[in-house]
Amino acid sequence: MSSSGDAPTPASDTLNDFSAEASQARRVVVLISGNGSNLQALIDAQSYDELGGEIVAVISNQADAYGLKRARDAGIDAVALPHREYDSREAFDGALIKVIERHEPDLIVLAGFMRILTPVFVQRFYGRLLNIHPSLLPAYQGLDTHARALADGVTEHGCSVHFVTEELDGGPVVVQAAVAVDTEDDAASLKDKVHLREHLIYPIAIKWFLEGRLQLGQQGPTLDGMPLPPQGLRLSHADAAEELDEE
Ligand SMILES: Nc1nc2c(c(=O)[nH]1)N[C@@H](CN(C=O)c1ccc(C(=O)N[C@@H](CCC(=O)O)C(=O)O)cc1)CN2
Ligand SMILES: NCC(=O)N[C@@H]1O[C@H](COP(=O)([O-])[O-])[C@@H](O)[C@H]1O
Repeated sequence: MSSSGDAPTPASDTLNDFSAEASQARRVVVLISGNGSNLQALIDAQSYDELGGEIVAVISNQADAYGLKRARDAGIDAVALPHREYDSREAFDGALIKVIERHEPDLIVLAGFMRILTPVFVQRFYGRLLNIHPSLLPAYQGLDTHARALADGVTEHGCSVHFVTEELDGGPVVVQAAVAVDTEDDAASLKDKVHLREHLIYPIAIKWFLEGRLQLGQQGPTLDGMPLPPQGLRLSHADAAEELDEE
């Protein structure tokens, strides 16, 4: 009953509460180490309402990472947490967990984050940790993927979005994009080709997660309830463009 003794509080208050909750943006924390071109792609996707949530903080283990400027320029909380200031990987990860938790994220996104995360960290955020890796996993886990692929003479290379697990670059793959390797390609040109595809597929995978369509269950990742194939979905340029148009 309202305070004046008139009719009960209108249902609209309940409706407003519901709509307010529903419209509360999903919160994303992004971890970087360098340039942040993938971060910029996520910031741009958010500005076009194509990310499915809000980047609430960017954290870098390198204080001079240009990606921190990108975050500040976008009005996003930019935090430098230099790993060299910690005595151990475990101590750094412990500090990183505290900074992340202060922002109460629904999803933590690695975007060129160049530190191997400890089991404690991975378990703390298991199932809501995504990474983008510059190869067609399981090929070329680790570093220097473009040079290694060229040295092997591969004709196809690419990038993979995967859930992060304790196994370095071994987590379940969500989506991949491939590029053709031409005879005149060098590591720089191949890196540029792969970057363009990374900037397209990462926002799509993140939006799938934030909308609740992508989940990591006991049996592996599912999209819209359907199990994903071992190397995730292969998204062509056309597929990715269609996915974005549908939104
Ligand atoms: N536990 C996990 N940690 C991380 C994963 C993962 O899948 N599981 N993905 C990586 C991202 N990554 C490639 O995509 C990657 C990053 C860093 C390294 C690495 O060897 N780092 C060295 C330092 C290298 C440097 O500073 O240049 C290190 O941490 O000692 C390999 C792969 C993120 N973490
Ligand atoms: N193993 C991790 C790794 O190599 N990640 C790669 O670092 C680059 C970061 O670029 P960015 O800082 O411009 O986004 C990206 O190509 C990403 O795939």
